[in-house]
Amino acid sequence: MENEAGDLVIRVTAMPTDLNPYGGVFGGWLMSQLALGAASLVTRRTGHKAVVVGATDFTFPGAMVVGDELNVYARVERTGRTSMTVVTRGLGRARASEDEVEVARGTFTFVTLDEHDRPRPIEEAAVPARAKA
Ligand SMILES: CCCCCCCCCCCCCCCC(=O)SCCNC(=O)CCNC(=O)[C@H](O)C(C)(C)COP(=O)(O)OP(=O)(O)OC[C@H]1O[C@@H](n2cnc3c(N)ncnc32)[C@H](O)[C@@H]1OP(=O)(O)O
Repeated sequence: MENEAGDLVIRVTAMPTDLNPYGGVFGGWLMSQLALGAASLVTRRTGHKAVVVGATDFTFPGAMVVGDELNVYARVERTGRTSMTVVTRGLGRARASEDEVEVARGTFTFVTLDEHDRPRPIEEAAVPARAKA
């Protein structure tokens, strides 16, 4: 599924193990869900192992509670020689509602690796036209 925020890459329900000491949803869990979603998009686009080399611009404009559903969207913003930068957004949906609110945002840069775990050039076919550097 794709919208202006990109592809829907993860849909997951916040469980009691995903909470912070105050009882809300843990920001670290949100960050890791964004990262997993970005990683999934990069590997699907390139067909290769990809590791995260940079993560920036995290914001948490809204809160989630246990039982809410997190929907992570990811969009390729830039493609370099061996790296790909992905913008992610996390939208929370209360369990008994259709309304979504933005709860997290972050940008990740991944490097694709070859069989020796060295940076591997990204093939032209993997690059969406609007994301060329
Ligand atoms: C509270 C808890 C919350 C947790 C919330 C977060 C969770 C987040 C987990 C992620 C989960 C999903 C991801 C699963 C996969 C792993 O888990 S990956 C594990 C963690 N990452 C790693 O182990 C990577 C370790 N780094 C390395 O091995 C080396 O740096 C690399 C990636 C092989 C690159 O080597 P290098 O010698 O620096 O290569 P070099 O040719 O100089 O640069 C390669 C490219 O990287 C770019 N680059 C290098 N450094 C940077 C940088 N700092 N920024 C941007 N681009 C850079 C270069 O510009 C270049 O790009 P291109 O111009 O070729 O496009």
